[in-house]
Order: sequence, then C-alpha cells, then structure tokens
Amino acid sequence: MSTTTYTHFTTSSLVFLLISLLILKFSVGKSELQLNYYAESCPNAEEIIRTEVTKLYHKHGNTAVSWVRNLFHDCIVKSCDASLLLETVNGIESEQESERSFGMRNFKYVKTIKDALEKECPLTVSCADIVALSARDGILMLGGPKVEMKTGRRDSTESYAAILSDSIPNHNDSVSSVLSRFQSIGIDTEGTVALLGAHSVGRVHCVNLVHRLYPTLDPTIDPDYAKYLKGRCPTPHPDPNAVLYARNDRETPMILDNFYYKNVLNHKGLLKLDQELASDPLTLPFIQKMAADNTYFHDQFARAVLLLSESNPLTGENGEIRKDCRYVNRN
Ligand code: HEM
Ligand SMILES: [Ca+2]
Ligand SMILES: [Ca+2]
Repeated sequence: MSTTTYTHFTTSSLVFLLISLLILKFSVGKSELQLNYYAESCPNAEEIIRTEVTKLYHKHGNTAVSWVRNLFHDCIVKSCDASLLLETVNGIESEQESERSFGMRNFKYVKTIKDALEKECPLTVSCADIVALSARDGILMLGGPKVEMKTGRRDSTESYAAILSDSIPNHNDSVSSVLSRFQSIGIDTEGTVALLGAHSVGRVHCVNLVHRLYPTLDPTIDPDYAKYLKGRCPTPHPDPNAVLYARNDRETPMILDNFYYKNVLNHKGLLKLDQELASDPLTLPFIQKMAADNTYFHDQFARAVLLLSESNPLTGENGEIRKDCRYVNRN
C-alpha cells in the first residue's frame, strides 16, 4: 500500500514537474527575442524582407541608408517597437515630426515591405521586426557586416514623441552626455563610437551644419573641407524646405566603411559631435583603432547594432502586431 502511494505520488509529481517545465519554457520562449522567431508562423518572413530590401535598394539606394537610421531612432526611443513609424492621427503625435527626426526619409517604402509580408502571413510579422531586419539587410547592402539578429519584437500601441528629445541626443551635445545616454541602454564607449560610424553613409542638411560655418568658421574644420561645406551650404539661414545638404563621407558615401574615422582624424567631421569624438580622450583611441582597421570597425559595429536592437524589447503579450505600420490596430 505504502509503495503504491509512493509510486503514485512520484509519477504524478513527475508529470506535474514536466508540465510546469513545459509551461515555463513556453512562456520564457515567448517573452524573449530569439533567432528565426517566425520559423513556424511565417517561415519565409526573413527571406521576404531580404528580397524587398534588395529590390528597393536597386531602385532607390538611399532606402538602405534610411533603414540604418531608422534602427537608431526607433530602438533608442523606449525600444525597437516601431513607435517611430506611427503617423499623426487619432491623438497620436508622430515621432517623425520631431526636430531630431529632421531629414528622415523613405518611410513610404516600409509599407512595400509590410505589404509583401501581409500577403503571405497576415498579422504575423511585427513592424518592429521589419525595422530591425531591414536595418540588418540594409547594412549588408551597404557593404557593412553581417549581424545575427533575433526576432520576436512586438509593436507599441503609442508614440513616444513626448520623451523623444530626452532619448535621442542632439548633434551639438557633448561627448560625455552622448556616452552616458548610450551607456544607459547598455552600450559601452567602444560600441557607441562604432555606431557613430553609420555616419559613413548618407547626408546632413545644411540646417544642421551652418552654425559651424557662420558667422565664424569652426577652427577644427580642415580649410579645404570648409570650402566644400560652404559651397554646399552657401547661406547662414538655409530654407528648411530646400534640400540643401552635404554628404556624410565624400570618399565612399554609400559604403558603410571606416572612412568616417579617417575623416574625423583629418578634421573632416560633419557634425560638431562627430568632430569632437576625435578630440575626447575617452573616444579618440577607438577612433584611431577603427580608422586603422575596417574589420575591427565592422566587428564592433555588428556587436553594437545587436545591443541596440535588443534593448528593452516588447515581447510576449505586450504590444501588438500592427496591420499597417503607420497606425495602431483598431479593435
Ligand atoms: C548621438 C548620436 C547621433 C546624433 C546626434 C546623430 C545625428 C544625425 C544628424 C543631425 C543627421 C543628419 C540629418 C539630416 O540633416 O538630414 C544624421 C544622419 C544620419 N544618421 Fe545619425 N546621429 C547619431 C547617431 C546615429 C546612429 C547610432 C546611427 C545608426 C546606427 C545613425 C545613422 C545615421 C544615418 C544613416 C544618417 C544619414 C541619413 C540619410 O542620409 O538619410 N546616426 N544623424
Ligand atoms: Ca521606439
Ligand atoms: Ca563610407
């Protein structure tokens, strides 16, 4: 009798233990990012994104540049939750309209990617994962490193326009305040210096530059480079609606390489912050190492992009999977 009770007890507790473990594994699995999260729910998801990013790149090369900037502007504001993609409607104030988002472009092509996904797997792949994976694929199109990105992010149901200017540094901020902002989301100095290497592609509008040129020229700017910048931005008060800009990196403007670091060492940094990274004793050693070694830059860039993309994700039952990345779902 006692043996039977004992056996019965151990069998049922074993079953109980197994079920608890399964539930635990299931819930942990659901609430964390993982590689190939859509393997069962939408097996072609990553391939569809890659195909669309590649097609868009061949039509409009600068879409790839935009996907890289989108990753930064979305993930550093709360998390990679596609809060950036929401448009102003029904009480939502779009993050895109903030002064910090000046010059952001190509949002309409996010829809091209989302539409292709919705056709194959409706309401399955989050806009947040589109932000992350399009950046991963955009980085590759621009000659940058391969990043092993996890998926399973969910979309926010609100915009964070109200905290945006506390979340995204300004181009005139000090090196130490920028470092501490990145530190607060788990990105160290080396990683922060690597991420700024994204300014090896793309452009800066004159409104973000003229204070370095007029009324007096910032003495840290190389004189020949200053001539180029003044040619691109001939007046101290550029019309914000005119598309007046200078290239981030004149050498290889569409390649994500270490020219950004070579440029700042040669006093050809575009933003005040870019240039200051080359004189601050905390960042200069990394700038020098990255300028000397593109592979090292790429390794650090890939590491830091991963940290940025995994900061504070919205997972499990939180948030939603938006149908249209521009709007929260109406229930
Ligand atoms: C403290 C950090 C940063 C500041 C203050 C900053 C600021 C800026 C500014 C002012 C522009 C020019 C916008 C314009 O006039 O059109 C710009 C462009 C850009 N930024 Fe940053 N940025 C920072 C970090 C990053 C990071 C971490 C990334 C990506 C990993 C990034 C990617 C880009 C890209 C790709 C562009 C070019 C966009 C285009 O050509 O459309 N930036 N950034
Ligand atoms: Ca966000
Ligand atoms: Ca470049």
